[in-house]
Amino acid sequence: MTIDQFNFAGKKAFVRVDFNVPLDENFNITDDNRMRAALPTLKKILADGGSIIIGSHLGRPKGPADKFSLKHILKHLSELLGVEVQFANDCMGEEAAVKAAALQPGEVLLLENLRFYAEEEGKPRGLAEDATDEEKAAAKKAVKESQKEFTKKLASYADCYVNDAFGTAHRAHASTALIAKYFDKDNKMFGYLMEKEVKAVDKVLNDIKRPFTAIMGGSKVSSKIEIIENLLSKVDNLIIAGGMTYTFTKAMGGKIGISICEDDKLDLALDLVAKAKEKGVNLVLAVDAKIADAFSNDANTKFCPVDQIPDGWEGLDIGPETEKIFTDVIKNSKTILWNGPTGVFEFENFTHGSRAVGEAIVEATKNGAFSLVGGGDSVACVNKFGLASGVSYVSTGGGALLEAIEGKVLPGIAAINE
Ligand SMILES: Nc1ncnc2c1ncn2[C@@H]1O[C@H](COP(=O)(O)OP(=O)(O)OP(=O)(O)O)[C@@H](O)[C@H]1O
Ligand SMILES: O=C(O)[C@H](O)COP(=O)(O)O
Repeated sequence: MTIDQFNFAGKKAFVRVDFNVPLDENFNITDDNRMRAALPTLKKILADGGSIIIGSHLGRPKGPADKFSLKHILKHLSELLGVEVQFANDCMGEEAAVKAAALQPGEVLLLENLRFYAEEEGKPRGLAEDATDEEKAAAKKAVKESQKEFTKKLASYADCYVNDAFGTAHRAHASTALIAKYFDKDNKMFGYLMEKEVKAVDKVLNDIKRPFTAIMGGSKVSSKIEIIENLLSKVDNLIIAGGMTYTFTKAMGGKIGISICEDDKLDLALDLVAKAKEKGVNLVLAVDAKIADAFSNDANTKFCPVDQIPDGWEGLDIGPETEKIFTDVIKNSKTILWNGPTGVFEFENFTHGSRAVGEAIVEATKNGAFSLVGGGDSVACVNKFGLASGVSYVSTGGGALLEAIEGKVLPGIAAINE
């Protein structure tokens, strides 16, 4: 069933979206891309004469917490949709059920953060640090049991289920995967965003024009090891940027001062260098860095070779030589995947590298390359630099996009297809 074939007139749809958007300290949304991206699906349902129960998570709460409340996005959602969206303070309980049951065609109900319940993720919470293996197993069993009730309850609010949460499709959670089995095959479907994202990934995986270059940046090697390893069998060039750089530099014997580094991943970094060589992949590493004497926008700065960073200094962006090397590779590519900034782009004085990478991607795209940008911070970069329209596809997925590119079957997608 595709969303275009379905007529929502008189139906209540449970729509799982990924409204896990960044908020500032005053709870203002700093990037509403994920909300805008879900609008076509929500508007189609309303235009058909259906009503909507929206489910989402926000952040990684370990229980109810004001900081993670979806009430912070309610006003903006109403503005975007042009409809006064109702809110249920608890995604379970009487209020949610009553409000869902009373929904009239054209009305929308936003449920409170699904992750306020451990059942959404299906992982036990609040276990004592010294819990025994038996206690852990019992807690896991208990949450899996109550997860069934939780999922059934969510499903009971609606006649049909629409999954438009591509950003969360790599999580096998109650509302992203398990819930699908409570709807028959004619009443569950992907939303427009999900369809678009899957097409973009397919284009990269099945229609690779070469050279294929991936730019992997961000802060930690540990969060991207698997994808880096898997990408080695797909790409021609793999650019390592951002904070990850220094784990590689240190592993190869360089001096990195106080730059961010994962000391327990040094062997792994060397292993990746060897694997790239074995597979004939051009692993492109930084040669110089913009260094600072403090983790601050106002720190003193200078450029230096990436392996000769003085004590007390840290690399917060790539240097000009590296920028030239990276952008030359990018401009000569025909398929480009960008995940993770080249530096601490949140500080104005360290945005240069990320901007240059973004601009090179736009130039390559103008010359016929297919470019895909994903990951919260890389998307924030292209938006910040006004480059989004020059990129072939800007994904709402971070981890989900990477797992899809790795060729993994995402639980949120499998659940509908099964
Ligand atoms: N040299 C550096 N030192 C410290 N932090 C860095 C450095 N370079 C980049 N970063 C930080 O890395 C963070 C981005 O990393 P991250 O891996 O989260 O990227 P992403 O694009 O959001 O991808 P994803 O959403 O998949 O995690 C930014 O907050 C940035 O400041
Ligand atoms: O931001 C994301 O990548 C998604 O919303 C998933 O969030 P999670 O990594 O906390 O599951």
